[in-house]
Amino acid sequence: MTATTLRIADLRLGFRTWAGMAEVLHGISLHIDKGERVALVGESGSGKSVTARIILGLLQQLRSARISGTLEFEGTDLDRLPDAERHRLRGTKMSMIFQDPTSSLNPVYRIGTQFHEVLKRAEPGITEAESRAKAVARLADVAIPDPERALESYSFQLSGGMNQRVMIAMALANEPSLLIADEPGTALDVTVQAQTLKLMRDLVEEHHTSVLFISHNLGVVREFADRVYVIYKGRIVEQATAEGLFADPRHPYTRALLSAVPRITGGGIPEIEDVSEDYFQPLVVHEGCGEPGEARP
Ligand SMILES: Nc1ncnc2c1ncn2[C@@H]1O[C@H](COP(=O)(O)OP(=O)(O)OP(=O)(O)O)[C@@H](O)[C@H]1O
Repeated sequence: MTATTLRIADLRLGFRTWAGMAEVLHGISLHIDKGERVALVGESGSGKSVTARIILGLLQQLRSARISGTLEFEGTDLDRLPDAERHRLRGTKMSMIFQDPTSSLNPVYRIGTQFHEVLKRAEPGITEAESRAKAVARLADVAIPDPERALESYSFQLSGGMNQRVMIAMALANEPSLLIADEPGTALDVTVQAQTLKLMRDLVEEHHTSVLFISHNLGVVREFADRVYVIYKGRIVEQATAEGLFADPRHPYTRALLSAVPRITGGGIPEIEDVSEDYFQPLVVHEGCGEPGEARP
């Protein structure tokens, strides 16, 4: 039997607003097996980032958010974990990479200091010398040419591509079981983004890290993911292997999303102007891609 790293069942989210409840997620179910790279793909505002933030336990703190559903991480119901343990998971067994490294690297601390903080989360007693040695090895893994020098640098002294690699190195430093990658590299130019993604793929493959890959770029998803969930306005509309989805997109929304991919770059932000009633058609599950425990179609 395959081990499941993450299982989400019937996740619902609403925000209390001055105008009443704004429902954002309408019962999302998904799972990621160990070592699997799963993409959640959909246009802007469809609910990808909020899903990631709920997995990390970040949205639960927001008083205006009303969340229900089940979240299981390596067989443990996350809602039953005491806050301190849930907090400990972040940056150790679960970590996240953001699209723009400048939003997560702190400009006022040297990279070495930030690395030390990351490593301390998993190993509170780690000395500066030990963490330095580890950080050098991790930076070498992501092909940073002079790791010692990078550790002495501030993020604004490094290029965008270097910062992205530093962020990948930090996110993987504690060997998490789950990596959430939110549009990694979108802030970079296309070639650097492709290199960064390849590097990330090689590393997660090597360590059997499970990945939730969030993107609106279908070209990138095709390169990176084993399996794909297509999300539209807070609902999963199609789930398939990456190969199956591109060979045989079945849901009207997926088809619209695919045809909106700019032809030249094979990526970019699709914009689907017309909201069609067809996009609200029921979920399409490709053969063998259902949720564990649910009846297969
Ligand atoms: N704190 C909040 N309060 C109210 N509404 C919110 C809040 N955070 C997100 N939303 C709403 O939830 C919906 C989903 O947002 P989310 O950021 O998950 O979209 P996304 O699919 O990640 O889009 P993008 O690709 O642009 O990042 C949006 O309509 C957004 O306006």
